[in-house]
Amino acid sequence: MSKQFNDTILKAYKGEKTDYTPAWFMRQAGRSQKEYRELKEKYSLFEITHQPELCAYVTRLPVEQYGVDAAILYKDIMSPLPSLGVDVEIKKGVGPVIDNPIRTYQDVEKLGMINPKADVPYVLDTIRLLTEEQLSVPLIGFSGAPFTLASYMVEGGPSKNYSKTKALMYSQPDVWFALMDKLADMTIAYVKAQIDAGVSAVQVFDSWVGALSAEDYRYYIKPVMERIFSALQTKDVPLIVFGVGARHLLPEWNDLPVDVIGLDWRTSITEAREMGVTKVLQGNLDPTVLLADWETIETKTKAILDESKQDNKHVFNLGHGVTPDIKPATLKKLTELIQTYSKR
Ligand SMILES: Cc1c2[nH]c(c1CCC(=O)O)Cc1[nH]c(c(CCC(=O)O)c1C)Cc1[nH]c(c(CCC(=O)O)c1C)Cc1[nH]c(c(C)c1CCC(=O)O)C2
Repeated sequence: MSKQFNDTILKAYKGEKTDYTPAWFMRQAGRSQKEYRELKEKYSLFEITHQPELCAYVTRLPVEQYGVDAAILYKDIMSPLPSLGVDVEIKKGVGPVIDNPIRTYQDVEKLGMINPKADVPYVLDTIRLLTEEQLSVPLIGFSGAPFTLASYMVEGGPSKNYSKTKALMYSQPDVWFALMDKLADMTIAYVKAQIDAGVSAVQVFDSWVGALSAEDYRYYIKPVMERIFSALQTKDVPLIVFGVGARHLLPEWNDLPVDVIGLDWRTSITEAREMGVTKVLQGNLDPTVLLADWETIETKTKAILDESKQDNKHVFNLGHGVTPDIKPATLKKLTELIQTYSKR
């Protein structure tokens, strides 16, 4: 490792004092970067992730360009699904598309299980390459959560209101719980392998679970999330849960055995604290703000950092992912602003 290892973000995730508020950005590796777009002319997302050297390069790009405090492994939440026998393709301009959607008990029974060493050795090789040789900041591993993965598996692709998914959940609870259990087993095995290979923190993306009411979350989802996070407890790998439009679920997430809760931009840090959320918070600048003039970006960023000063239990991020129209220069300037303005 060339530079001294910077573990500020891990301290912040554990609620310890840090010299400044660390930052990284969801979807920091991707289409906003020229180098990435050039690579994508030759390779698909899955082709990149199957080549550890190339995948490590894409993962490192935003760290080198923006100076963020963590890398997030380049792959997709759909990446482990082929190991279960699900044909998934990431279609340009659409998102993940699945030709054999899950609709019956037999469909769930047919799903295989992941054996990370045999099925995704390239993911583990990329992690080792990055953490043993290339990175001077922590690497964040991740998985999709059962509801969010199921939303693609049942709908067959992206969806606005998840009606097929929720209809399955309400009308065939035995099929639903069997599917949740399979996806939980997959998540546990897959994340454990990422931890063994060297990731320092893990984010579980439950991006679309805000579509459920708190009552339904408690019945259909919370037990499986409790099982996942309990199984992933280790002494020193912080666990993060994140979802969009999930303010009504914050009290439920606060009960889970996680270290960190990711906030989208709809709920401020102060509001989350007023709701009784005690975990470390991650977030929550609206990514769209990054399309505005610098003065607006600066004002909004400082306002978030001022709010988090009440307890300093905060890691800066966006409220959702970087979109392709956000300029790399803006992300670099934003990172510098966060790190200097929050200096203590
Ligand atoms: C729901 C979800 C997906 N993927 C992911 C989520 C959860 C986070 C969120 O809520 O956004 C997570 C994800 N996807 C990708 C990463 C890489 C790491 C990073 O954050 O930099 C991560 C963490 C790469 C990707 N995954 C995808 C791309 C863009 C397409 C490409 O470059 O081929 C990237 C860089 C494709 C993808 N994958 C997914 C969608 C909806 C899309 C299409 C939408 C889009 O185009 O942005 C599913």
